[in-house]
Amino acid sequence: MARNKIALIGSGMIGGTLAHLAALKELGDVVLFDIAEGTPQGKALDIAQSAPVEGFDARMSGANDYSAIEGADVCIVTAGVARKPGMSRDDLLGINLKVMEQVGAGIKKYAPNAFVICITNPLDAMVWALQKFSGLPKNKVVGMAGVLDSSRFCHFLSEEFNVSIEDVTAFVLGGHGDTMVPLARYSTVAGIPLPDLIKMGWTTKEKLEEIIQRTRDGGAEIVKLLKTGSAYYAPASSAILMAECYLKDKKRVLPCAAHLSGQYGVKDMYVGVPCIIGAGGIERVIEIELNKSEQKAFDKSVESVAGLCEACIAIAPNLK
Ligand SMILES: NC(=O)c1ccc[n+]([C@@H]2O[C@H](COP(=O)([O-])OP(=O)(O)OC[C@H]3O[C@@H](n4cnc5c(N)ncnc54)[C@H](O)[C@@H]3O)[C@@H](O)[C@H]2O)c1
Ligand SMILES: O=C(O)C[C@H](O)C(=O)O
Repeated sequence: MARNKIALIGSGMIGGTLAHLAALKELGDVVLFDIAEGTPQGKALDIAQSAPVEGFDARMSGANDYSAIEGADVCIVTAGVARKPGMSRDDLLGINLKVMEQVGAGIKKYAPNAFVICITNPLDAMVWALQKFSGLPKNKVVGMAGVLDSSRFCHFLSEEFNVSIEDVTAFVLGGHGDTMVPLARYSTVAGIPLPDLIKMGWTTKEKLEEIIQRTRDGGAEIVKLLKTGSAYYAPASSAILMAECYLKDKKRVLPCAAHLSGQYGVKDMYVGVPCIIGAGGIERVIEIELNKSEQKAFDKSVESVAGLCEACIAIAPNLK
């Protein structure tokens, strides 16, 4: 059987990390694409030269022409700009929307059968626009954010409880912004929901609130430390997990920005919800029960994503 083909649209900090991870995991042959001449070619060559040491079989190549992504099974999109300290993700909307238009056209022409994972910010609006610009089926275009936000929540929880990361599960839903919704009731240590752990005296309500806020601010905390850009190791790991679930038909349940057509009362928008990812792409959106305060927080988050989609339409009326 021929190897899968993975196209990485954008070869910056996340793009390079994605390429390395995809190669190490032998997910397939990798094509790095970017408008910056030399960057995708240089990263491809560098990673290829690690193959003899790491022992992976994957062809690595770099390109500045969309024809190189022809027939890709998976496209992961990081093209665009990242924020710097003092900026919000939403400040990137105007510039990255134009990038999504170009990327959408490239994917439509050369990789119409691919599973497309968008990472570019502001995530929920960009994946929504990318699906419309590309015209690909809605179940084959998805946004990565929930896996990352949930992973950050898990990390902070494992530190608080001093337990293995393997015993922590967490779910963060909603838009990938300040209004994201970390769900304490659906997050657990060894299957024990967080509210029960408070009752058991393992932590306090106040400490848990602090962790939830740190999760919401997780991206900004790293931007402030790095000063020149945003997080890339954990975002790349998160998107590779999603690609792997598709390519290996794993049917894992992951929080992803998925197209909603009535689920959770939301129509024609992408918002973070639990999904099953398998060979069919987004095979199912899982509608979990939300209590009053969770629903209120989710609705607020959806409202903020809706505002960003409106801002996209104001720039590109053809998105309507
Ligand atoms: N969804 C998430 O959870 C999440 C997490 C981290 C970062 N991000 C976002 O991902 C994006 C990429 O982050 P990064 O750290 O890799 O940034 P980066 O600046 O290192 O890389 C972006 C790359 O895109 C390329 N590019 C710009 N315009 C392009 C175009 N029209 N066509 C093709 N390539 C183009 C640039 O040349 C650059 O190499 C940013 O928008 C960032 O905010 C999202
Ligand atoms: O915070 C950012 O700008 C990047 C990304 O969305 C993140 O959460 O790390």
